[in-house]
Amino acid sequence: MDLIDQVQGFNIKHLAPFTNLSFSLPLPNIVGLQNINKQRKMPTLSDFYTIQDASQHKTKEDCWVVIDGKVYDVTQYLDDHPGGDDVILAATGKDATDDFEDAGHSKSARELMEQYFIGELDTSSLTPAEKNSSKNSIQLIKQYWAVPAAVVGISVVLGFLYLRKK
Ligand code: HEM
Repeated sequence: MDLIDQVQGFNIKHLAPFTNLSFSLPLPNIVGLQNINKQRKMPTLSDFYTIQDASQHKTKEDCWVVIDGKVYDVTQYLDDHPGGDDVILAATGKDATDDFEDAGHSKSARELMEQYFIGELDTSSLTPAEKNSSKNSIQLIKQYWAVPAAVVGISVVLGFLYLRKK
């Protein structure tokens, strides 16, 4: 019996030596004690997993993916994934950031994935090359978004000038 149980219910059997009675008297929940009970099971800090830990979970019955430094348990989502379970299973046991980004996931997909978040990736388990690979792809997108934008802009201007000449 722990503290919460002791406060929430008074068991009259503790008086048995004096009364010969033994039954429980439930007391009302005092100032949300049940909530405290639930909260204390929640971790206050993120759990950390190495890439090796994540690699232990690569089956349809137990499937974790590592995306952008975060670990997700997507077992319950596999059957609902619009891209199919096979693509997710193929992205297990490694940093799946690039695969995830290459699929061009929407904002709603990114919001949805948060409910499968179970912890952070312990980056000390990665080799320097692995540490850089996902950062590089994000940095590349951030740095070079202007190139396709410029090509489209110049094409529009040239097209406009061409049409005006005609
Ligand atoms: C928590 C993890 C994931 C969630 C919540 C998720 C969610 C989604 C959602 C909602 C879509 C529909 C399109 C959209 O809204 O963007 C989608 C499409 C897709 N996903 Fe994921 N996804 C996850 C992980 C992955 C991973 C690891 C891969 C690996 C390659 C992947 C590959 C794809 C592909 C290829 C599609 C395109 C399907 C199509 O358009 O035919 N997803 N995903």
